[in-house]
Order: sequence, then C-alpha cells, then structure tokens
Amino acid sequence: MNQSKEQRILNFVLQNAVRGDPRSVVDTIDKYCSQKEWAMNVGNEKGLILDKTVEEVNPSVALELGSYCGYSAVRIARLLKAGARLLTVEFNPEFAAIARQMIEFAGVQDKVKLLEGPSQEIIPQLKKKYEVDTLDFVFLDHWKDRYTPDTILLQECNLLRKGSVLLADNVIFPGAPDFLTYVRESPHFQCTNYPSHLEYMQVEDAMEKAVFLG
Ligand SMILES: O=C(NCCc1nnc(-c2ccc3[nH]cnc3c2)[nH]1)c1cc(-c2ccc(F)cc2)cc(O)c1O
Ligand SMILES: [Mg+2]
Repeated sequence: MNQSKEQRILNFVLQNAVRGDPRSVVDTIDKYCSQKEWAMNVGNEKGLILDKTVEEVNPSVALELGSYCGYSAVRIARLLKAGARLLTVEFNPEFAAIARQMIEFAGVQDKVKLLEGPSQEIIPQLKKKYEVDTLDFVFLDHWKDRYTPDTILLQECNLLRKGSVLLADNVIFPGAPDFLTYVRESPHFQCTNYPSHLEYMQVEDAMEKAVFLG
C-alpha cells in the first residue's frame, strides 16, 4: 500500500536532516515541501513570526493545537528554555505517529508531549491530567472552525492568565473569520495582525496575535 505524503516527508527528513538538530529538520521539511510536495506546515515565512512571538513570550508552558507532521512543534521546542515544555494536540492518528517520529529525530522529545485526541476533549484535561496551571503561549493551527470554540474553552477552563499569548495561523487562508471577529471584538483580548503568505505559496495569509487581558 503506497505511502502517505506525510510518510514521504518524514522519510526525506530521516534521510537528509541531521539527527538531534531541530534547525536542520525544519529546513529539510521546508526544502521538500517547497520543491516536491506542498504540505500544510506553517513554513518559514510565518515560521519567523512564530519564532519572534515565542522568543518574546519565552513560555514555561506552551500549547499547540494541530501538530500535523511536527514542524511547528520542533520549531517552538528548539526555542524553549531549560525546563519549559510544549504540549501539542493532534486528532489524526497517522499525523500523530509522524509527528512523534519527527519530534524524536529532532531531539526535542524531552520538551514536547504529544497528546492524541480532539482538542475539545484534551483542553479540559490539561489542569488535572497534564498538571498545567495556566498557559503562557498557545499556537492555534488546527481545524479553522475550532479556533473560536477552543479559545472560549481555554477561558472556561481557566487556562489563560493576564498576558497569555494566543497566536493563530491561517486567519486569511484558509481563513478563520469568526475567530478574528471574536478576539477583535472581545474586551478580554488585545489583537495584532501579521500579514504574510500561505506556506510555500504566493497566496495572501496572516497570523493573528491575541493577548489575554484577564
Ligand atoms: O487544515 C489545516 N490545518 C489543520 C490540520 C490539523 N492537524 N491537526 C488538526 C486537529 C488537531 C486537533 C483537533 N481537535 C479537533 N479537531 C482537531 C484538528 N488539524 C491547514 C490547512 C491549510 C490549507 C491551505 C490551503 C489549501 F488549499 C488547503 C489547506 C493550511 C494550513 O496552514 C493549515 O494549518
Ligand atoms: Mg496552518
């Protein structure tokens, strides 16, 4: 049975990147996905916005919704200080299996915990089961119609504190219009838009940063 695109991406990394070197894993995925097969990694242009935001926040506890192949989990984890951790949520078992191997190969497995399942089930478990107090940083990159309900759920579960930073991918393409309306009209969020492009394409996209005001 022939391989999935995600398996081909992983194989290309295993054969061409440097084990234990997160930067080489990220660059190798970008090389494959810009030259051979497009895939929905955040990519290097939006990846730089992600990097700057993670460096600014310098989170002790970060959450990612939508692991996919592990590209952004590796990208985030490589910037985390000693003792900091990233929880990443993936719904699709095939994607989760690929992401686990990608994270392991990059050598960031001690900083990253991949939680398999729907975000709406996992978010309410973060405090008790995963010993989270509050989240310093949340990267939203899962199904675009889940951004708003999960942002509401994070608040309901008291997982955000004054200054918690949400960063959302794809707010223009494929688009998350209800999320933009929700955070921009909410008195509890201070929003900033970062125009960019869809990964590996010349299509307009953007990221939205929403800082929780408490
Ligand atoms: O759908 C996307 N990303 C989501 C994947 C995912 N990986 N994991 C999940 C998950 C994880 C826990 C969940 N819990 C409940 N739903 C869940 C869904 N979702 C996505 C799509 C595109 C895209 C652009 C142009 C096109 F022509 C087609 C597509 C670009 C992007 O940057 C994306 O991020
Ligand atoms: Mg995305």
